[in-house]
Amino acid sequence: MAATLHLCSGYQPIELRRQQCLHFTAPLPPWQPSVSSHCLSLRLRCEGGKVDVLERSDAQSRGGSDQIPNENELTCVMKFGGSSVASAERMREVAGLILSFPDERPVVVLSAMGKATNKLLSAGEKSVTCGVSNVSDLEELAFIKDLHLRTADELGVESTIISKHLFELEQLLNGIAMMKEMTLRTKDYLVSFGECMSTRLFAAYLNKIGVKARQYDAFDIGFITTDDFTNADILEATYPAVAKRLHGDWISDPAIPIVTGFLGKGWRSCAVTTLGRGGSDLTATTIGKALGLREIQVWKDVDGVLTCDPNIYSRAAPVSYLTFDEAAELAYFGAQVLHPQSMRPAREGDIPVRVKNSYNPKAPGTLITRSRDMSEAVLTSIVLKRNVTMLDIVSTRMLGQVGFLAKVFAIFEDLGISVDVVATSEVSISLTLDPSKLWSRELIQQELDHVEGELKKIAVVNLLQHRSIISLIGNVQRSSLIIEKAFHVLRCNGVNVQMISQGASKVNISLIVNDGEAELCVRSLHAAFFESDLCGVVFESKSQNGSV
Ligand SMILES: Nc1ncnc2c1ncn2[C@@H]1O[C@H](COP(=O)(O)OP(=O)(O)O)[C@@H](O)[C@H]1O
Ligand SMILES: N[C@@H](CC(=O)OP(=O)(O)O)C(=O)O
Repeated sequence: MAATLHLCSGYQPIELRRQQCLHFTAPLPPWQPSVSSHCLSLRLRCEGGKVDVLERSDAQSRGGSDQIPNENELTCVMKFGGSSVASAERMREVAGLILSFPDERPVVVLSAMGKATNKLLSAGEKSVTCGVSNVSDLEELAFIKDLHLRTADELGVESTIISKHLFELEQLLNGIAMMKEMTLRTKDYLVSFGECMSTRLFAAYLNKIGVKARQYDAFDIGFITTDDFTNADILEATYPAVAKRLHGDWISDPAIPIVTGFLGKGWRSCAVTTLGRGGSDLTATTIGKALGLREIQVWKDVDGVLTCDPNIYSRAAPVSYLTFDEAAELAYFGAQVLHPQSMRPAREGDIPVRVKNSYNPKAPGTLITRSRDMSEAVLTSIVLKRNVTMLDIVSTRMLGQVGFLAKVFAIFEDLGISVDVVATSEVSISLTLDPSKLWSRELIQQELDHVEGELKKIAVVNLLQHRSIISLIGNVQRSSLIIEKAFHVLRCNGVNVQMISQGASKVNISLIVNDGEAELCVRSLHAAFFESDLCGVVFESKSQNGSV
């Protein structure tokens, strides 16, 4: 009697006959995350509709004594951000860097060159109003053309590999000018030209220097997403599809895969989507999990994740180790260095992420893993999220009102607005709204008025704009010490904290302050926690920031 094996989404059910030997060449991680095998052989006996495993062998498993190294497998992901591939010279250096790891067989993920994404967006915005006849004169279009054609020339590769894209880009801008509008869907298609061209140039260059490489557009190899243009989520079906394609091609004809970061394909619309700004990090971790690779490397222009944003405070220093939870919290609360969702696939696949500096490869960088030694850890990093809206909501019915919190959150759910930080008492709630979710929806003021209107039906509402969240990422087992020190520093600087939340997170304490005093707070906190004695630096706040 035969039996049917149902695996997971992405795999066809398998009909089993008696004593059949099964040989999977598809990767396992999506449905067996603890094993990074690429190839599993099972000898199964099928009797009376019941299936027994007689024999099992893994071609490659991660860690432990059962490891059977496979010389031919892909080993890691190497993702290079826009700053790492900003010019022909940088691309040459990145190629050299990849080749300096002869034991690695990487999947390479690239972002658009330098500031190409910003230029494309700006070209689109100008096209809405400039009129069709002026599109070809747009300075941003000239910049994009010049950057990519010059790079092709300097790398010594045929410019014909990108000429179709440059032609289509101009056509698209003409279309936007004609329609006098740019939808979110159009925006995603527009920015996709950046990654499509950088990867083509880089793959061509590797091939030119005798390193076999193959270019892939993520939307063609199984990156299936929601249809939330400009901020799409990756769907589960992506993992088996991407693994099948990359692994299959690698086995049949090995060539370094060069994949576009940031891009996907909407599952309903079949149109190009993007994963939110900085989304190439997420592309990298998704590939890492899909293929069950040994490591995911994200190469940036800083020596790893730093103790705070170096643009706010130049004495920021690299953090050697982080857990996935710390890194996720850090990214979610605004550290530009990592995409907010990028830790999820790495954590699910338990694949270490290394943040490295492509301008300074010798620097050790930051290693992000499931756990780390926290015995000495107090504060790890300080993160700032600006321009946050805060709401104070007080129940009109006062004490003992059953279901007040539920009603408040139902309003946010109905309006599709996500909440960041929350502090509650029985009759009141203070919360902050995620600015990125609001910004991407453009109707910001009308939406806020609507939220206020709905909440006023059940509560007294005070809407406070221009606030910042300062997140103290660290060992919350030492929360008393962190809070004591932080409040001492802030009091020394005359800053009044408007809300504090330790929340369910075990790694983050959030403080809400005015936007105008936030940078001062970060610098003072950094000085106190990472540099000198308590309150060692009290910045001259009052004269510089009228808000204090
Ligand atoms: N805590 C932080 N650690 C490191 N970099 C940070 C941090 N906060 C902000 N940054 C900024 O993030 C930048 C790196 O992120 P990003 O520009 O997205 O890199 P890439 O484009 O190379 O992927 C750094 O140049 C730095 O200015
Ligand atoms: N090019 C996209 C995607 C990306 O991830 O870029 P970067 O790796 O340079 O942050 C952006 O600018 O958002």
